[in-house]
Amino acid sequence: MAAQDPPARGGFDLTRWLNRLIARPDIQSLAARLPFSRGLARRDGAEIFEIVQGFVRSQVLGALVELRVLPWLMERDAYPAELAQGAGIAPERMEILLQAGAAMGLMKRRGDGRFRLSRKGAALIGVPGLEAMIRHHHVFYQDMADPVALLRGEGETGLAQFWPYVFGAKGDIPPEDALRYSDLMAQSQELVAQDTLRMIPLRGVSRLMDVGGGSGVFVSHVARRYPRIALSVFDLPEVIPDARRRLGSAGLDGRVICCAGSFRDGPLQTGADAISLIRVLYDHDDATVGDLLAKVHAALPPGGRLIISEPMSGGARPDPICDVYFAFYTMAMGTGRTRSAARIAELCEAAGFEAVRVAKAPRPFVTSALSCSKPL
Ligand SMILES: CC(C)=CCC/C(C)=C/CC/C(C)=C/C=C/C(C)=C/C=C/C=C(C)/C=C/C=C(C)/C=C/C=C(C)/C=C/CC(C)(C)O
Ligand SMILES: C[S@@+](CC[C@H](N)C(=O)[O-])C[C@H]1O[C@@H](n2cnc3c(N)ncnc32)[C@H](O)[C@@H]1O
Repeated sequence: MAAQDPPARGGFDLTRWLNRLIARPDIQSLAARLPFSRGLARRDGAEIFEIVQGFVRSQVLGALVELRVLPWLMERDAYPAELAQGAGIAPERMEILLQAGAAMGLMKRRGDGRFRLSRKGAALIGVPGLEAMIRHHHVFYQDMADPVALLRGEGETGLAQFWPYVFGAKGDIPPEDALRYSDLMAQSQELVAQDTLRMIPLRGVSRLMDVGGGSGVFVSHVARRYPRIALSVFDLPEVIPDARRRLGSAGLDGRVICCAGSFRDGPLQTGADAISLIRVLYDHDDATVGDLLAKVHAALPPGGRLIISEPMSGGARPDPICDVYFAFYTMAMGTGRTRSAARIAELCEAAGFEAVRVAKAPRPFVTSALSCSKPL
């Protein structure tokens, strides 16, 4: 069933009139010829095609990552035939893949037919966790193969099963899988921690508790930057052993207290004058988020601070990445939701917080952040 035709509306609306004109093929072909409109028409056309081919681009990227083409080109320039041999792919097809990679700006085609890694290709290799993220996209993109079924909430999604740990599943996940999820989360936390601490300085904080702190990557960053802040991580009992292991190998076991528990099951420990929720809220529905914020409020002293960091919707100004990728990612996870800073602020205020300050995010696709405080 498609969406129903809208009922006819009376009255003149200039934008609607223009849109009807632009949607006519004869007007489009005229616009493509006239000097004052052809630049715009071409740009719009190319941008529409970018949207149309998005899935193909990400699959090409998937092949480049799977075949480890970028690390190879980091070592030396190569002819398609050299790369084809080890990959079990015919040289002419490898050339098609490399040509596409060059068209996407990840490598350059040299005059002699060899390919060389570009600046963007080199940067991609260096982004912590990005290759692992790209590899796990086959699960997400399988869910996106029938986007209407996803929107209708029909059937179980792959992502809901991929991240059961996130939702507090107990006992039924092999430890090696749990470690793989924690690893993916920990690697991708590196940039999140950098940007969060750049946006929200922790001046004046004496004890920070990172709730849903995973493997402790965020508190490790805080520990390095703020040697005086006392730290603790609170997460599910299945996650805390990995946090202990990682913090131990970073030499931080004496510095960070690890607390196992569930924020669904009881109150949060008191004692911290600041609590952070990094990429926690967007995994959950409004009811769970409301409960959690109320518990955070109860655990903080008057004047205590709450710091929230995660990719956020642009709200009134839709964000080209967060309102597409993260909005559908969290939808495919099942209970999740990509909220705008305004909506998160509303939920914080409903839980009793005030003085919400939304920071300007340098890279909204990495994270956005806000802080607020419990009234004195
Ligand atoms: C010598 C110097 C200093 C400079 C000279 C040369 C120069 C100008 C170089 C510039 C090149 C350069 C260094 C570029 C750097 C580029 C960077 C840092 C790019 C970063 C890109 C980050 C990306 C694409 C991040 C993607 C993140 C994704 C896809 C995260 C997904 C997270 C998910 C799905 C989380 C899921 C968790 C759950 C379960 C929902 O909670
Ligand atoms: C998306 S991960 C974020 C981890 C970390 N903050 C980061 O950004 O890398 C969400 C975290 O919330 C934790 N979590 C989920 N439900 C929880 C609960 N009921 N109580 C405590 N932690 C929970 C998960 O185990 C996971 O570590």
